[in-house]
Amino acid sequence: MSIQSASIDKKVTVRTVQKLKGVEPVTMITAYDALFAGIFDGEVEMILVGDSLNMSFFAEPDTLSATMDQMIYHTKAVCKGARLPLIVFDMPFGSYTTPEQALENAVRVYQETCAEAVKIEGGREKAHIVKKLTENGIAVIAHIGLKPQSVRAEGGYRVQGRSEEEAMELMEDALALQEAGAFALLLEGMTSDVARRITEAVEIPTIGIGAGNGTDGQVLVWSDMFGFFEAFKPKFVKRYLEGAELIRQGLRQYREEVKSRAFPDDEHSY
Ligand SMILES: Nc1nc(=O)c2c([nH]1)NC[C@@H]1CN(c3ccc(C(=O)N[C@@H](CCC(=O)O)C(=O)O)cc3)CN21
Ligand SMILES: CC(C)C(=O)C(=O)O
Ligand SMILES: [Mg+2]
Repeated sequence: MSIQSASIDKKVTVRTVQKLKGVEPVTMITAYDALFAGIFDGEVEMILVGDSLNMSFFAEPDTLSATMDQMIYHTKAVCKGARLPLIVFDMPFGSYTTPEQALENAVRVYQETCAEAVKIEGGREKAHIVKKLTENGIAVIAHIGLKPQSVRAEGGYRVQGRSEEEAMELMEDALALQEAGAFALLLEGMTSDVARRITEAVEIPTIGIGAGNGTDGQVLVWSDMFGFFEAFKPKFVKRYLEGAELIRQGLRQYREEVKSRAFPDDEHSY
């Protein structure tokens, strides 16, 4: 029933991703270290070094405290682990408030890591920043809809595009960002209908999270999709594995074997 697509055996570039629009959906997953990036290598087209790092692995209530230095450190690790996927650097909160600052930080990303694109959150109001980056040879994914870096200003995480007015605003954002040079759009937390309409209206690929089945690709946070992050489970997360439960089972067996002196046995001793 399910199609087991062949592993990816060629380097994925910005162009590869753009050419997949209308051909087949693009898969993207987050990664934050070399170990997991190595496991994901060749299995997905794109890896996002997300600022979700701060929530999933540092137990912060939101992503706002992630810094450029932290994101660069983790991107370097991902670069060591993954060879084939297009690696995208999630620009942290406060790192792209002006075109000049955004360019300075994005140049740092290109000079210090192997990331091939950066992602910034924002609609039309950020189009001038996308333009500045793309004019200077930096590939940009623009992230619209539910923007986690705006959580404090918005007073929470809220699905966007439920009214026709909001839907029109999102469409205008998408078109303005495409015009500014974004090579792809990330559509987060919006109704499936709006995401589908945007996808049909733009020439660049759209990658969705909590945006339904009509986008050109999907992204999920790996610790969510494999059941390691148990603190919250939004509706859009599908668990493909019960990771935390598997780890606990292994740990319990380890503990039992240590307590009973079954481990280490001769096979694991010198
Ligand atoms: N581990 C993790 N997974 C993520 O998907 C993720 C992060 N962290 N950190 C950055 C942002 C924050 N994200 C979030 C966080 C909460 C909701 C949430 O509470 N959603 C509500 C929808 C409420 C509504 O209907 O308006 C839900 O119940 O699904 C959604 C996305 C997505 N991103
Ligand atoms: C949720 C995704 C799109 C993200 O921005 C992140 O992982 O930080
Ligand atoms: Mg993010």
